[in-house]
Amino acid sequence: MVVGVTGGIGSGKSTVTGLFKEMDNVVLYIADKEAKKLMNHSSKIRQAVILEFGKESYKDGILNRAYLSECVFNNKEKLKRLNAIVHPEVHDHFGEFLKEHEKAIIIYENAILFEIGSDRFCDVIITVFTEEKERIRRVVERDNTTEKEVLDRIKNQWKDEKKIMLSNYIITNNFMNRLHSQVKQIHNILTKKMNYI
Ligand SMILES: CC(C)(COP(=O)(O)OP(=O)(O)OC[C@H]1O[C@@H](n2cnc3c(N)ncnc32)[C@H](O)[C@@H]1O)[C@@H](O)C(=O)NCCC(=O)NCCS
Ligand SMILES: Nc1ncnc2c1ncn2[C@@H]1O[C@H](COP(=O)(O)OP(=O)(O)OP(=O)(O)O)[C@@H](O)[C@H]1O
Repeated sequence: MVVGVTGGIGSGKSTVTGLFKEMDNVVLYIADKEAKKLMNHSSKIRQAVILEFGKESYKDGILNRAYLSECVFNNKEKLKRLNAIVHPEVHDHFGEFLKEHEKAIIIYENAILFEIGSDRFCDVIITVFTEEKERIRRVVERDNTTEKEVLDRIKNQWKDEKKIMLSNYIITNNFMNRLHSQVKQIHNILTKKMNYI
């Protein structure tokens, strides 16, 4: 069973996913992390990225994230092109992962699940919700970045209302101490659903 976990930047997806990880029959697929690995190790992606964005895209052989962020998050057309290079490869990679974990609850964390059509892989979708102002505050603190940089990413993501309308479960992440019970409750339901698959 594929359970998509999505939500805007800084909403708490990784925190929620971390709680699921401790629960029975759960495996994780973190799309962001796998995308980065592929961008560093797939020669097909590397060549396409360099062709599109130049040699500066890699520094000492490693993906130059700061440079690429600068290129894409203020230019929708360029972001579209980067997405078109990276996402088909991530989707293929995820397809292989699925085959290996057919009997598990697969927690599939993806910040832009709906935006790139990855919701089509999911049996169930959870949106993690936190007010935008609080998300900005948390990310600025976590990444030692600026409000503008966070807003540049938010501009390229769907509004929460739209994601919520298309989700099966909403986790509200105002308080850390209220997260575990919400995650546990959903895990119990998913475990029951698994018995019917
Ligand atoms: C441009 C890159 C190199 C910047 O790396 P950086 O470490 O600064 O950011 P990171 O990847 O950790 O993303 C931080 C947050 O930005 C947002 N974000 C990332 N990629 C995108 C995107 N394509 N569209 C909208 N928001 C995005 C997400 O909320 C994410 O959690 C990187 O974001 C990237 O390669 N993106 C393309 C791959 C991708 O879409 N990954 C996300 C899901 S698979
Ligand atoms: N309820 C909470 N109260 C306070 N801080 C929180 C709460 N939940 C998460 N955080 C913190 O907020 C930051 C963002 O959380 P997290 O990394 O889980 O979000 P994310 O949605 O995975 O972010 P991104 O989209 O950037 O990958 C982290 O530093 C995390 O420790």
